[in-house]
Amino acid sequence: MQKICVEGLNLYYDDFQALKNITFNIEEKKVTALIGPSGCGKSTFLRTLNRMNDLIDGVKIVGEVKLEEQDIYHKDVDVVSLRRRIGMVFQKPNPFPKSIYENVAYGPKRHGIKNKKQLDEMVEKSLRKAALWDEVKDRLNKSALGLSGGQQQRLCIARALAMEPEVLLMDEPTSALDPIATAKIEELITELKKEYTIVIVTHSMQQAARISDETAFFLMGEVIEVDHTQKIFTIPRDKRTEDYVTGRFG
Ligand SMILES: Nc1ncnc2c1ncn2[C@@H]1O[C@H](COP(=O)(O)OP(=O)(O)OP(=O)(O)O)[C@@H](O)[C@H]1O
Repeated sequence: MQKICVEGLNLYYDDFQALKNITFNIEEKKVTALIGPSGCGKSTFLRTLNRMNDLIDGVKIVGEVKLEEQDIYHKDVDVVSLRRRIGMVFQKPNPFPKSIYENVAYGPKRHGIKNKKQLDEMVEKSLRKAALWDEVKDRLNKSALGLSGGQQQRLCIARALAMEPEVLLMDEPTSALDPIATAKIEELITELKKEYTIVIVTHSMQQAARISDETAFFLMGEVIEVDHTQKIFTIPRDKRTEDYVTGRFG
């Protein structure tokens, strides 16, 4: 099943074309990795999927992104509810300078949930899903900034999950973390894909190979090849993909 269909997508930062005629589908409840050398447009592409680029001056987008048949760039689309359906986790963990509890409860509260019991339940459920509950259940009212980097990143994942999204976009979520914290997040991603569609930008080909089902290789704003991860890493169709995954460039 396809969750997101991208067709003929072009993106310009003023006169610079950062994405060139991108067409591919993102499968539901799978992990799709976006790989490619620095500056090839991976983050830009990721941000087009929940309209984060709308916030940047001078951006022009041509083409289509459909979330289950709905064109997300249609003028009637409510961007706030779109971002609720398609959540995002960033490279550097960015918890609010508030308590652990408040970080997770923040989104649901903003969406009008006031009932304490309901909020408590949402916070626990989201922290459990983010594999953080056991580590923080006795310190929910302590500052999130006191957590380790890896815990902070899982808290940011819990914060995204509290919005009950369908899709999670992750922009190099482990690049600021040590190998143990990275392994925990990778394990978590593998668990989360049972319920969510995940798109992840990664600089680590080992990571893409370990956790993703599908991989898209980007080069200078184009998608050169997209296929099952195993195929991309063993028998890619394009010479440029092969050169990249075997470390001959990039
Ligand atoms: N806000 C912006 N304004 C102008 N140009 C931008 C902006 N953001 C990105 N770019 C340019 O668009 C191109 C793609 O950038 P993007 O960050 O999407 O690449 P990337 O593949 O994610 O890179 P990296 O792996 O280094 O994070 C680059 O040439 C970059 O300089």
